Amino acid sequence: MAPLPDFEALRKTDWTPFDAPSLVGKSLRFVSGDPQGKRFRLRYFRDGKNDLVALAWFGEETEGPPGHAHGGSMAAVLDEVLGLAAWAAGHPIVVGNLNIHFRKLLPLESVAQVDTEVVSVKGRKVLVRGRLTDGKEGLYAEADCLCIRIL
Ligand SMILES: CCCCCCCCCCCC(=O)SCCNC(=O)CCNC(=O)[C@H](O)C(C)(C)COP(=O)(O)OP(=O)(O)OC[C@H]1O[C@@H](n2cnc3c(N)ncnc32)[C@H](O)[C@@H]1OP(=O)(O)O
Repeated sequence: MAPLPDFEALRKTDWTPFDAPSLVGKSLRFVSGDPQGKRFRLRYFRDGKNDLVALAWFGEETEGPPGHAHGGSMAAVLDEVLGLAAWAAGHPIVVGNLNIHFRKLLPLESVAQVDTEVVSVKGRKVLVRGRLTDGKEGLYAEADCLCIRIL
């Protein structure tokens, strides 16, 4: 088995830890619920602009194409992180539409970074944009997430 992710080494100096369960409860079990999971391991932060950012480790059980993450696993991560970004910005929502462009194969057992930005709020509709990268120039996927306020 490959080395486990060293999230602290990847964390940028201006990021502060973000406690998702304290905001939305403990229901987010599918993606981020198991810190020692064999599929996903996630850590949430706020970046220097106060936007939500996540470090997401894709374990070997997320495999789709040989040696690489299944598109559905990337979609699951983007669904949770971008939805949570809306909550973190003060909008209680569920995701209505998630549109993803897969740009590059994501190697298993690696940690990817998800950057988020709330780009518009129109009535109940909150549009969140996200990028799943290697933390540098490598872009694995980018997504627009239309969130709908439920409260
Ligand atoms: C709870 C704790 C969580 C705590 C967890 C928090 C972390 C979140 C992370 C997890 C994210 C998820 O996976 S959430 C789970 C996946 N999502 C779901 O299962 C959602 C299922 N869908 C629904 O429940 C519903 O369709 C809603 C709530 C999205 C919308 O229904 P509604 O409330 O009746 O609202 P409705 O009148 O239809 O729409 C309101 C406005 O939004 C637009 N709109 C609605 N849906 C869409 C759509 N898919 N695509 C485009 N536009 C849409 C409409 O055109 C309208 O625009 P206008 O006419 O006003 O212009």
